[in-house]
Amino acid sequence: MANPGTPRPVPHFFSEEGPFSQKKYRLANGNTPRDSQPPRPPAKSVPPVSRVFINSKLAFQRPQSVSFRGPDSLISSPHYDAGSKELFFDQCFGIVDKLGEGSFGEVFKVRSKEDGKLYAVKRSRERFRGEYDRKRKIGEAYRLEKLRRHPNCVQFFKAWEERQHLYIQTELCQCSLEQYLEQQHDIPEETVWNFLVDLLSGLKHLHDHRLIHLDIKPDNIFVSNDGVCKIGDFGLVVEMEKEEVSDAQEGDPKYIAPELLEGHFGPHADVFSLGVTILEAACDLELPRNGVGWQQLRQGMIPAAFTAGLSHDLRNIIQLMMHPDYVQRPSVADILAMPEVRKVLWRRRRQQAVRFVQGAMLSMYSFMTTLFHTMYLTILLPVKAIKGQPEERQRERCRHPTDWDYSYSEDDAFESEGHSKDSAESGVANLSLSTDEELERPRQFIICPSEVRFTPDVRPATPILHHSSPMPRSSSPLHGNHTQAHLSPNLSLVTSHPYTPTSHSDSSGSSFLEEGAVLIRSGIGPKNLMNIFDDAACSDDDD
Ligand SMILES: Nc1ncnc2c1ncn2[C@@H]1O[C@H](COP(=O)(O)OP(=O)(O)OP(=O)(O)O)[C@@H](O)[C@H]1O
Repeated sequence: MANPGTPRPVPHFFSEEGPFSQKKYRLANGNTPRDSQPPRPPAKSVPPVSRVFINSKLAFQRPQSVSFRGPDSLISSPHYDAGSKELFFDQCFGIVDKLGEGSFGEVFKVRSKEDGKLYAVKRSRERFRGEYDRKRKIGEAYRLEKLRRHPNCVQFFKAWEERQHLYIQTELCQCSLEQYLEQQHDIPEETVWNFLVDLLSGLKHLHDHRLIHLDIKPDNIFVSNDGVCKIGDFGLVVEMEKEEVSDAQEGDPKYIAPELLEGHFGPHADVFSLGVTILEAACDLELPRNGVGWQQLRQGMIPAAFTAGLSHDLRNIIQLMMHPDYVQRPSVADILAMPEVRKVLWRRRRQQAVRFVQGAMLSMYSFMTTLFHTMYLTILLPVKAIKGQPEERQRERCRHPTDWDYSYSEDDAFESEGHSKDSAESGVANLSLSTDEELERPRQFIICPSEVRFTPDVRPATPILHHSSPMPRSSSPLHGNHTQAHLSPNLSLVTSHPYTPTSHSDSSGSSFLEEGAVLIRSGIGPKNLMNIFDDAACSDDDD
């Protein structure tokens, strides 16, 4: 009989979750968001002589483009000055931000000075450690360049080497899937399906080109601004059925396919790694780097507690992709042919087509707007300016009356038009402009009375006469003996005035103010104006 004082042993059950956990709980416990900074290359205790005494010829070589197409050639750009000591990178790009860094190097968000667009430029962290190291590094650029453009692969633009560093310019994405998954912990299943079909399409493109990625993981997948997943980082890519497969390196242990440890390299390894990536995204799973959990995942034991919330179709596909036996594992083309995947693929393509059309329309609209704006600035505006120039200039001058010369000139335009000097003497004022240009056009005169010093018997008024053609003496509104103006169509009111224009009757009693006609206030007729100048001339003489 059991001792009643001894407590009964508490039964221990194996947790259904096993050694797995979710990322959000790790974050909730205050742990760092990322535990897997890629390992740095092993440091040697003594650096080689070649790295201490850098070959000056190599260190200051001009930038060379890196391309699989042929021998490396000098890279050029309208913004590059070969005489400058500045790097090609610094001369041709403006750094906007640093996006991150990995074992290879640093990645910058940059703006190209050539086209003004944003790109990502990856710069190798360390100098080439010799020819082998250089070849290995530029291999990534070659493979990126070889790959034809695909919406689910990060687009390559160019690569170059300078002072023993490699630079790779690619399209800019919003973030890596790793960063996305660190932020989002309950991704809707629809989004997971979208990511799955995007990545299957990208992988198919790679496999169709006889390339194996070998490092599929969220860190090497990028999410574009419009939410499309793209495969990037081609550092470990190998060509199928080539000798280099034997040199292939395995990728991150968290995503590695089990057969790679036995040396079976092939496209099926990418399918496994993609299966693990989708499992992580769908269940917010903290993937084990080693140990029991790692073994279980490679034996086809996917923790049911995590996948319970997923649809049967998604669970089934993940299970198939993570099949432990690579021979039985479906290829990318097989998975894309499954009806449930095709359905999502079709929907995704339709979404992308709509986005493409919207983008094209937006580009077209902005192009047309820019075109019309440019046309307006370069053609219409100058034409308008030319047409409206005289009047505009006169208005401008009235605003700046100091530019005016109100001196009375007897050598007036009338003379040049065949009128005798005495026509001016008999009362026709020629208020000439001081600029040569205006002197060349003596038929125009404008009176800005605000600048005219009136004698006490003359009340200031602001009629402005714009006279642009010689008038016969008898009809001149400024003729001394006339208060009546026989208005020519060339006479116009060219400025506004606080006084409301009122009609003035001529001697015959008829109104002489018509629309656009000369405005003359009572008390300051042409005669008075002439008197002003006469008075002024007399007072000058007296002085
Ligand atoms: N095209 C891009 N658009 C936006 N961000 C990018 C891009 N390329 C890289 N990054 C950012 O820079 C970081 C480092 O990039 P990447 O992983 O390619 O460098 P790496 O040195 O090749 O790393 P790895 O150790 O995986 O080889 C990424 O995590 C990502 O945040």
